[in-house]
Order: sequence, then structure tokens, then C-alpha cells
Amino acid sequence: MKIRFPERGRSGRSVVTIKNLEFGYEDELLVNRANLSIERGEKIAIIGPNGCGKSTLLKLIMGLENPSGGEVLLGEHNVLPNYFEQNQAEALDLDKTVLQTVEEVAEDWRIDDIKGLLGRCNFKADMLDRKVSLLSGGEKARLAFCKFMVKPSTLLVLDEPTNHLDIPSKEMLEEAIREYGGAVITVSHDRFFIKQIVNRVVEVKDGHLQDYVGDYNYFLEKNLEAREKELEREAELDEKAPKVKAKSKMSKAEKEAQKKQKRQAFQAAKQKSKGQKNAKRWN
Ligand SMILES: Nc1ncnc2c1ncn2[C@@H]1O[C@H](COP(=O)(O)OP(=O)(O)OP(=O)(O)O)[C@@H](O)[C@H]1O
Repeated sequence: MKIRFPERGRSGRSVVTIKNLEFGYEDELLVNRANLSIERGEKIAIIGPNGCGKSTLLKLIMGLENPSGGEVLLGEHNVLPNYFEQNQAEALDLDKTVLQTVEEVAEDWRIDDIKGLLGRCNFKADMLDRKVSLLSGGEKARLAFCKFMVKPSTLLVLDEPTNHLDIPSKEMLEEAIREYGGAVITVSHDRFFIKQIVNRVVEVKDGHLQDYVGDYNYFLEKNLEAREKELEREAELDEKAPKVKAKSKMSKAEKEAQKKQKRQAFQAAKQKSKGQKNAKRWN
């Protein structure tokens, strides 16, 4: 059974327009005269360091925070957002059962398909009539995710959707997003997830929105700092990964030499990219 996000027709081409947007909590300016236009079919990752304002930007798009300057406009024709908040599970009605929770949002779903979706998310038949109040934290998170999956929309706004999901559910989400014809805006720390689904990356940096019209690899190609961090992350993961003796026949010296080679290759790429940048500057 293939799970798809139900689409309610097609939105117009223009989905979200952000114009000279300004917003901050207390003294801290999180968004500083930011501009961005999002069109139907675009799948965008919003990335940036912790606390830079990614979730806040989603709230501004959803009209849950009011800008102190500028504006966020949803397109005029048939833009129907479906928003997955980080604390979605906390908003579930504790008195409903598992099945009722999903059923009440799913407009065009047959009951067997709803049960199929719940089954894919690990809710066995004997859990369908269980009250939400009796579910564990993880179960509530998965149920909130199912509720989100069935709601009709033409725009998905996702805040860390893969948190608490197991691998099969993540794969189901990735596939459903790939098949979705509307626009998708997601905040996620899950690099693998982002790599699978996005065709545009927007980096929140010092309150501005830096736009990369390409997938995550394109973003890494263009952004030296991000590429450097990615290499560091990969190196850290390599270090943490359990060492399999039979495979690791390299001596310590050989490993050091390999690391040095990687560093040199990276420095060479950095120089090349600087050269290209400067060449552009002189043109
Ligand atoms: N309701 C609020 N009142 C005051 N400050 C807030 C509020 N919500 C968020 N903040 C602060 O605003 C900043 C940006 O928060 P936000 O959640 O948008 O960041 P983020 O980029 O999504 O972070 P993370 O990657 O850690 O989830 C943080 O410093 C946060 O503490």
C-alpha cells in the first residue's frame, strides 16, 4: 500500500511570498529584512544553526507570529497549508482513540486505508481502540504523524518531521513527499532526509535568507563553510563508528596519511573556489 499526502486540487504558481520580513523576540532580531518567493512544486529545506530562527520562520509563514515589519503572503489561489509542529503530539485529544484521532481528519480515506497507514506506523489492530491518554510519548508522536499524513493540502510545512520516526516511517514520508505535487517547506536536522527530498535550500544566516536553488549537494558545493562542517561531521561519525578489526587493516600512520590527504584535497578545493570567487569579482 502506497501512502500519499492527499492533495486538494492544485495551488496557483505563487505559494508564499516573504517581503522585507522582520521579526524578533525581545531584543534579539531573528529575521532581518528577509525576502523569499516559494512556488508550487518546490521542496525547500530551511537550515541554519540551533536557535537561528528556523521554527520561528515557519510560524511566521503559518501566521502564528506577527511580523514586526514587512509581510508574509500566501498565494491567492488554493493554498491550503498542512503544518507539522514540533510539539504536535502534545496537541492530541487525550479522550479520543487512536483510530478516531486519524479518522476525524482524513476526509477521503477509506477506513481500511487508515488502518493500513496506522499499521505501517506500528499500530497493531489491538491498539486502534486505545485512548490517546494511554499511549507512550513515542506512540503519541507516531500518531500525530499519521494524523498529519491524512490531511488534505497543497502546501506542507514541516518542523523536524523525522524526530521520533523509525526508518520505515521515514522512508514512507520521503516517498510521499517525492510524489507530492504541492510545495514543501521543511526544517530538519536530518541531513539524510533533506538529501532525499529537497530541490532548494534556504539558509538562515544573521537574520537573512540565503537562497540555494538546487539540492543539498548543490548547497554543499556552493557553501564552503557548510561543506567544511559536513566533512567534520562525517569525520566525527567515522571516529564514533565501531571499528571492525578485519576491515581496518590500515596502520595508524596510514590512517594519519589518509586524513592528511583528505585535508589537502579540501584545502585545494578551498583555494580553487576562492580563485573562482575572486575571478568573478574582477569581471
Ligand atoms: N515564544 C518565544 N518567546 C521568546 N523567545 C523565543 C520564543 N520562541 C523561540 N524563542 C527564541 O528564539 C530563538 C529562535 O528559536 P527557533 O525555535 O525559531 O530556532 P531554531 O532555529 O528553530 O532552533 P533549533 O534548531 O534549535 O530548533 C531561540 O533563541 C529561542 O529561544
